[in-house]
This record gives sequence, structure tokens and C-alpha cells, in this order.
Amino acid sequence: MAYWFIGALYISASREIKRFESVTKSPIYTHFGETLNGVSTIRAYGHEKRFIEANYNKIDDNAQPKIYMTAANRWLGIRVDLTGAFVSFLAGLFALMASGGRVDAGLAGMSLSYALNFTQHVLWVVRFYSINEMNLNSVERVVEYLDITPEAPVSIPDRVPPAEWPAEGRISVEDLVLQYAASLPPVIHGISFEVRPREKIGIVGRTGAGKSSLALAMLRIVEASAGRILIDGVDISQIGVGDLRSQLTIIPQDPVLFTGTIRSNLDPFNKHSDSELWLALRRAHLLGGDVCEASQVNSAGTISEHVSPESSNGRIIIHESSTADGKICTIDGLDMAVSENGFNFSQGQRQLIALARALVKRTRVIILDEATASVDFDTDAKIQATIRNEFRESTLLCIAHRLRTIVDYDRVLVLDQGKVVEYDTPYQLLSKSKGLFQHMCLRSGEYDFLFAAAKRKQLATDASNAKH
Ligand SMILES: Nc1ncnc2c1ncn2[C@@H]1O[C@H](COP(=O)(O)OP(=O)(O)OP(=O)(O)O)[C@@H](O)[C@H]1O
Repeated sequence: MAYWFIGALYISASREIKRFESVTKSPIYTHFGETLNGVSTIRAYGHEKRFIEANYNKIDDNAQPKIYMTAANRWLGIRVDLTGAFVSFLAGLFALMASGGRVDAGLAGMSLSYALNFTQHVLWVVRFYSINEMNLNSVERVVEYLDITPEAPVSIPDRVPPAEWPAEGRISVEDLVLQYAASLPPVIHGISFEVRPREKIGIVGRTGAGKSSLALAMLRIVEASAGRILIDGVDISQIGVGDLRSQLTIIPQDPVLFTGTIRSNLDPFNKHSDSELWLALRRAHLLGGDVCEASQVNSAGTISEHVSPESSNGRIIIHESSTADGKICTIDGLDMAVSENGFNFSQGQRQLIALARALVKRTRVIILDEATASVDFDTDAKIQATIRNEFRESTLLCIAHRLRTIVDYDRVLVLDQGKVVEYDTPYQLLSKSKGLFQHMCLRSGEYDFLFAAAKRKQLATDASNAKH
């Protein structure tokens, strides 16, 4: 009973100490990771000392429960030893007193030796029991994750869309309502619009209007709370998310690159030849120089006319000086390593690699989310030209901050506070007095340029319609 009492006290204290220790451990890792990511900024502002101190404080916070744990173990040891000594003493006393002192010497020795061992065993029973209980803290955390509602299945066998889906790229959004969580207010409030096959739609709006949320809804990263999205007549909420996502391409604001090589990032399933990958890199302006034709890519996967690749152990090395404009040339082979999250590339280069990935994949529906936000104007213009030429057969939804990017698109969808406020050709919207799009163009400081470009596009469209 004495052991049980001591054990119960020890376990209830050590369980909580362990909890403190676990809770104070993750801030150390988080802070350390964040410091590593932002080390150049920290150095630039001379704040190394502050971050080192913050690190020490977090380590101290974590060390405190560790000291208490050691103290609790010593507390337990002393009490268990004292109780053990008492047990041994009683065993000796009983041996002397039992049967009037005529107990066998061997038996007396054995009972004394058992009494001494007993203390050690009890100590370990209490220790192991408490370690077991403390470690169940981690199980408790895992159980929290088990309770999270999983995403929809990757594929639903009896609802797999046809292999050629989407053949046209027609998108219908019907009364779409989006919420990030049931407890949060909607960020998209019942919007409806239609996108015709192969149309190029610019999506604009103020910060927080819901543009990125709409892109996430297209991929079902955020599920619709009400309403639906149809692509070529298929309600995307009824099919597997894998089937949906494999047929769409998104170039997000902050593209994800995987640890591996340029090749594994462009073509993770090894479905394309090296020459196709090189061509995509060149068309995404990652190699500098003008866009070349497939015929200029030779069988080794090198681009014969514009650059002079050297072959070295199967790798193709393109020197910066050998490109026509030498601008972004940093790719030194399809086997060039891509580090975690693509941190060995700039944000702009990561977007260009994502564009190259889209060029390789060539899906019928493409979503660009500020796809060219981190590149300079010249490169942006080139990329826009590539997008126009290469994705001619695809339906394109482009979320843009630079209005000149989308002013010659087929139509512009203007979102404001989660609602569609305008949806028409750029020229019609610019001609509409006091419209939000017109207001945004006026504020951009390049109204004349935008108006002229929109008018040119309208005339070209009208002429083409008249021809048909
Ligand atoms: N993960 C999230 N959880 C909760 N609310 C979010 C989340 N992401 C965005 N929101 C909210 O949704 C609304 C729309 O955000 P969204 O990112 O779609 O706007 P946006 O038009 O793309 O803005 P920006 O031009 O700045 O990228 C905002 O009010 C924002 O606070």
C-alpha cells in the first residue's frame, strides 16, 4: 500500500511534467526552422543576438520540466529506497521472531535477499508504468489527427470521368458558396458564371475578393458549401479528387517544387522524353534565348541552334554565356538537383518551372494564380506570349494583379467581397462608366495603354466573329 501511494503521487506529477516537456519542445524546432529560413534577413538587420537569445529561452523553457523530471525521479528513488529498507527491516525482524527464533538460516537468508530485491523491482514497476503512461501522451496527440475528416477519395470507381474528359474545357459555376470552415463566414457568396471552351478569362478584384479561393475551389482544396462547379457537364464534387486534379493544372502564387531533379519535377511519372522537357524549359524562358521549335531539339535532348551544350557524364551543361539573352539561365541539366521546396531557385524561377510543368502536362483547363507575379516585366511579357501561343487550345483562368496581363483576354471576371460584380470583355468593361474594372485601370496609371489593347482585342474578336 505504501508503494502504491508513493507510485500514484509520482505518476500524477510526472505525467504533467512530461506534457510540459512535449509542449515546450515544438517551439524550439519551429523557431530554429524559421531562423534558418530567414537567416539572411536576420543577418541583414543585425538581429542575430535577439534570435540566439530567443533560442536559448526556448531551450531553457524545455529544460525546466526536464530538471523537474529528474527531481521527481530522485524523489521517487528516496521514498522507494526508504520503504524498501523498512521492508527489509521487517523481513529481518519476522525472521528473528518467527517460531521463537528457530527459523532455518537458509530460509531467513532467502527472505532477506528477496526483501532487498523487492525494492528494486517495485522501483522499476513504478518507473515503467509511469513511462508508459507518459508516452501515451503521444498516442493522445495521434488520436487528435485520426479525428480529422479525411479528404474525398482519390477516385470513385463507378464515377470515373471518361479518359478524354475534359474534351472541351467548358466551365459552369452555379451558385457557388465557399467557406474555409463551418465556423467561419463564407468568402464566396453564391456566384455563378460560365466559361466557354478555350476562353481566356482574367480574374481580377481587390485583395481579399476571393480570387485565390475560387482557384482552390476548382481543385476542391476547399469544398463548396453550396452550389457546384461543372467542367464539360461533369459536377466536380461527384468525382474523385485525384481524377479531377490530374486533369487540371494550376500555377499557384507560391509553386511547390519537390526535392529531386528538374526532370522529376517536370515529369514525375516519366511520361515524356528529354527533348519535350527541354523544350518546355525553353518555352517557359528558363533557358534564355528565343523559343525554338521541336525540330531544333536533337535526340540527346539538347537544343541544337541556340545553345552549345557540352555533354559531361550524361549531363547537359548550358553555360550562361551561351544563351541569347543570358537572363535566367540557371538550369545546368535535367538532372540538376532541386532542394527542399525548391529553395535553390528564386520565387520567379519556381513559377517559371511550374509554367514549364504545365507546358509538359498540357491539360484542357489551366489556372494561373498570379503566375507571373515574381518576374520582371520583360520576362512577364515573354511568358504571356508563351501562354497565349501554347495554351491556345486550353481554357485559361488567370488571376492577375497586373492588368496589362489580362487586358487582351477574352473576358474579365471582376470579383468584389466574394461576389461577381462584372463579367464581360475588357473593352466593354472599360467602356462602362463607373465600373470597378474601369476604376482599377484608371488607378493603375496605364489606362491609355490598357484601353488601346482592349480595343484592339475587341476589334480582332469582332472581325473573327464576322468571318465565321
Ligand atoms: N485559409 C484560410 N482560412 C480562412 N479564411 C481564409 C483563408 N484563406 C483566405 N481566407 C479568407 O478568404 C477571403 C478571400 O481570400 P482570397 O485569398 O481568396 O483573396 P484574393 O482575392 O485571392 O486576395 P489576394 O489578391 O490578396 O491574393 C479573405 O477574406 C481571406 O481572409
